[in-house]
Amino acid sequence: MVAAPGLHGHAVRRAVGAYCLGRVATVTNGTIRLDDAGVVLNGNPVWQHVTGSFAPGSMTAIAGANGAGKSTLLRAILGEVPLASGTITRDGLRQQDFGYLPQARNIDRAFPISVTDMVLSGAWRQTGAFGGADRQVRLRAASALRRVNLNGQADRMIDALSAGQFQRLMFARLLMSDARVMMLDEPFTALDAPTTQDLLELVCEWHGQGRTIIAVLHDMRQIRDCFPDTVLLASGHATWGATSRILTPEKLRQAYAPAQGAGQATWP
Ligand SMILES: Nc1ncnc2c1ncn2[C@@H]1O[C@H](COP(=O)(O)OP(=O)(O)OP(=O)(O)O)[C@@H](O)[C@H]1O
Repeated sequence: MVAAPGLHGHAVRRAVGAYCLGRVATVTNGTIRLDDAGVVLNGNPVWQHVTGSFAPGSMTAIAGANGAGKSTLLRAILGEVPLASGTITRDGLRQQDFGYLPQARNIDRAFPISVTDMVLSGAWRQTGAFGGADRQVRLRAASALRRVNLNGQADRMIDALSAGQFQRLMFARLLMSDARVMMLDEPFTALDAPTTQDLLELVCEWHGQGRTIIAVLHDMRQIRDCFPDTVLLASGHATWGATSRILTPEKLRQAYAPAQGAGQATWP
């Protein structure tokens, strides 16, 4: 039996178990599918008639001008924003299968918590909201901090970190979630080149492990270099497909022209 790229150990075991028992197997697929989906906020349509799917193990960028509805798309996939029309199906995915990195500006960095406790909070699905972390979870937390080059920072409070160190911490926290789908909202905004490079390598590593990656990005070169698929949001609609087919000069002009001067997008 060959596992689909997004299938992790436990899912494979479940699928194999069902097969061996001779039942009709409900294979844990992992596809996220939007079918004619639309969101209306405060009476204003954000985007409508969005149809497409994120295959398990795919790596997709979400692009578009400021206000095009990129964050709303992530939050709709998470089920945090209700749909006004259409459907989003998450085949075989439970809430704990999603890891989410919100935009840095939406995170309260003044919250009095240490680096270690912040990383450990990423494992709450394993430890429970009030559960203590056992030795194994603490070892994983230390390893996650090493992976993002934050060793030596474990006892500091998070408000003492630089913006780049804080984003490394948020990636370590995501590592702890061990989620099958990693959703990242502008993960590299305002970071220096070495930090961006390190964190982008981690995202590629997750992709190599078969996780599904969905990231809101503003840097077209980054998208072209690393993301095989793109959803481009413009004028309330989505163009979805292979990055080379979506990020054409014409489509980019159409997507960013109305926001000229306000957008942060960069492209070669
Ligand atoms: N909670 C809300 N209530 C009402 N309108 C909202 C809400 N959240 C977002 N919007 C509106 O929905 C639209 C899309 O917002 P969203 O944050 O998804 O855009 P975005 O593409 O992620 O923008 P940016 O690149 O600036 O982060 C905007 O017009 C925004 O004002």
